[in-house]
Amino acid sequence: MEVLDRVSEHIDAPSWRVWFEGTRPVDLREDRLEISVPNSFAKEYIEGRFKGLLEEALDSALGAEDSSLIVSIEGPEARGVRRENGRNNDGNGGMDGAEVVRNARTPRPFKAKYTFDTFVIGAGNRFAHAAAMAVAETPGVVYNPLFIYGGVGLGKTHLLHAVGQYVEEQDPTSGIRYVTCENFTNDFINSVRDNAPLDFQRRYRENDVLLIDDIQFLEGKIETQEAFFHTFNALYEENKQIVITSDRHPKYIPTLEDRLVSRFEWGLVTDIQPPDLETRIAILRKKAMMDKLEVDDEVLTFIASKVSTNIRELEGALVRILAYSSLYGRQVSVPLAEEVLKDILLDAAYREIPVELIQHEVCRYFGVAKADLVGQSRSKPFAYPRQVAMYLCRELTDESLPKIGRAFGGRDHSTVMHATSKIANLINSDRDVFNQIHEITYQIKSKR
Ligand SMILES: Nc1ncnc2c1ncn2[C@@H]1O[C@H](COP(=O)(O)OP(=O)(O)OP(=O)(O)O)[C@@H](O)[C@H]1O
Repeated sequence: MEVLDRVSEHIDAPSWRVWFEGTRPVDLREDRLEISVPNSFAKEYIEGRFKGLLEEALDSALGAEDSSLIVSIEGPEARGVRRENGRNNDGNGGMDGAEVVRNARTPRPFKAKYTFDTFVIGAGNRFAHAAAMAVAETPGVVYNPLFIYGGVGLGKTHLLHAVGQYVEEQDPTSGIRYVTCENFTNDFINSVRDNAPLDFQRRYRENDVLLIDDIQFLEGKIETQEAFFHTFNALYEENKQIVITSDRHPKYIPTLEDRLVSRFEWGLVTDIQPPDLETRIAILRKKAMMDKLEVDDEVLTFIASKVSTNIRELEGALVRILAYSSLYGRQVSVPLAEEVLKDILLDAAYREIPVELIQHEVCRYFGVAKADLVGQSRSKPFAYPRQVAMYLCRELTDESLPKIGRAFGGRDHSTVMHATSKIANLINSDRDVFNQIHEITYQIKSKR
């Protein structure tokens, strides 16, 4: 048992469960250990993959140099019950042996650290997290498909991997396929090139859970969209879970066919918003803890206050500071962090967008005078552009609500809040508004 315990430290939990759970020591004589496994698949697999590891562990447990391991079969198969049509009657839950091999051998592309446990929940991602957790617990039952969208580096891939790893933990035999949209496209193109449509279909349709990352790259790929449409239908009809991520709402992926957009909306479409300061600090704390690093809260707060829109950059900033501190043998502190992040901070200052520029571009776009934009008239031709401008000030600058209010003729902060939420809602429901905002933002950014 000690040998098995030692070996378990080197094997990931799901593989361990599949291959070793039914294993037990039978006999130990001199330097020779016999273990029994429930069927021939397990025997072949353990002998092929883990024998060296087991013998090493045995050497060290026995203080021997050349111990040997014998794997025998115990159970119905050993008593002569044959496998019929590939089914094995080994008491292994009726599981198809080939299926076990297929699932356990498929290399999992999941990042071990992208789990639900390491995902920090905040206001911006609470709903997406809860939905992802719900589908992971009962795939194909609650939200199907689950469509998660949001900006760069906000944790979409993390959640997708977390779903995959959770399902796998619960049921290692479950057929889970994770692909990026790019891989899906390449697979499809290769299947056409190799004239092997059935292989492609099998690969994607014989899954219990299909996780597909960055679906926005289907944009403009008519044939791949067609292939995806059929894959989707086949899985959906079988109640297989589909989880999709994208950098934007399906409605705003140009050239995505309407029938796909509407299918995505059959399930749950939910977004991830950039994390607030508290969440950013919590993410840094968690990262420091996971990497067993001690960093003052003051430093974490400093980093979190400077890097706000992308969690990948947030983590990158911490890593950079720590690397610098260890390379130069200097204590991690706020001044050191300032020094290391100088270029990021400069870049941010450079990119800072003044309120006046936003006002100017909004006026130009809607053909209204600045005096009317910041004036008191509440008539629609002025009120709507004003609300758009306020929304953009919230989105593109770090200015506070009262400060934005003041820049718009001394309005109250609650007026700015109302304008911001109204436009944010419209963006999600009205394609014209979305396009307008997109266009104006582009104009503003191109002036920087
Ligand atoms: N809520 C969170 N808690 C902890 N870590 C997070 C969280 N959100 C994101 N991260 C981390 O931030 C990094 C970027 O996340 P991820 O790659 O999932 O983003 P993404 O939204 O898929 O980005 P992209 O649009 O570039 O594909 C990862 O290291 C991830 O673990």
